[in-house]
Amino acid sequence: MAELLALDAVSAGYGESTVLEDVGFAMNEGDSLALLGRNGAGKTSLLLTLMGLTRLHKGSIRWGGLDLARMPTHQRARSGLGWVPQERHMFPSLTVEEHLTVVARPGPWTLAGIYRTFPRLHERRANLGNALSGGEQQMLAIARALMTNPRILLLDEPMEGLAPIIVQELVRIIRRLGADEGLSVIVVEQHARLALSLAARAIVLDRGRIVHDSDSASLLADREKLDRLVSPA
Ligand SMILES: Nc1ncnc2c1ncn2[C@@H]1O[C@H](COP(=O)(O)OP(=O)(O)OP(=O)(O)O)[C@@H](O)[C@H]1O
Repeated sequence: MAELLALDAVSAGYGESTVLEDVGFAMNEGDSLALLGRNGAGKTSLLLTLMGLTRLHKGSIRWGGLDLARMPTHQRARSGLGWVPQERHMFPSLTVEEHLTVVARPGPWTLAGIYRTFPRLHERRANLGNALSGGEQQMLAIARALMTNPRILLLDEPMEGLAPIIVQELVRIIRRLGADEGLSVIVVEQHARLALSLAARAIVLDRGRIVHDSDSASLLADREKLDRLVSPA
């Protein structure tokens, strides 16, 4: 499989302050990664760094063979980084279908495919963004990213605040995107066990540094280690 993304000795932060230190990992096409760590560990900042929304102090980020640091944010999205931010950013005056069609880019994901994957969005296709439940908004946020036909999906705490039944549905969908569709995914998640069930590989951040990098199954099997790495300090 071809290399998709490679971070090398990345230090980044906000202005002069450094939040990520010496972060390095690589992913191939089709790889899935769970990004774990306590509150404030730097998980969201890592996704923001990929999107060009932090200051890169040191290191390099290679994206499909290109130097990502040279790319402005809007170009990063167009080049295949499918970012689903924590805040979801729905437009109150657009319908579900309009949210999807305005961002559509050519590729395997079409409106019909999205509606097959998210039947609930098909039912709600004429509803306005502000008339959706939290779960429906999250589905729309993911679906909207898929409509850009990304090479990687960056999910920031997709399950946060959602009812268990919606979480179950999203888990099924995210697993399918990774395992069946072969889409590369990075998922940031507070609930470590849930995240480990979504991705083949796990990286744990602590105070901006990588403190663990392994396959998800072995971390899931080592309960003591997992608790030590991710439970509140
Ligand atoms: N816009 C910002 N300006 C300055 N510092 C920030 C900013 N956003 C985050 N930080 C700091 O960066 C550090 C990492 O935060 P980040 O949100 O990346 O962590 P996280 O692991 O995603 O945590 P959480 O699970 O709470 O979202 C924290 O110390 C936070 O206070």
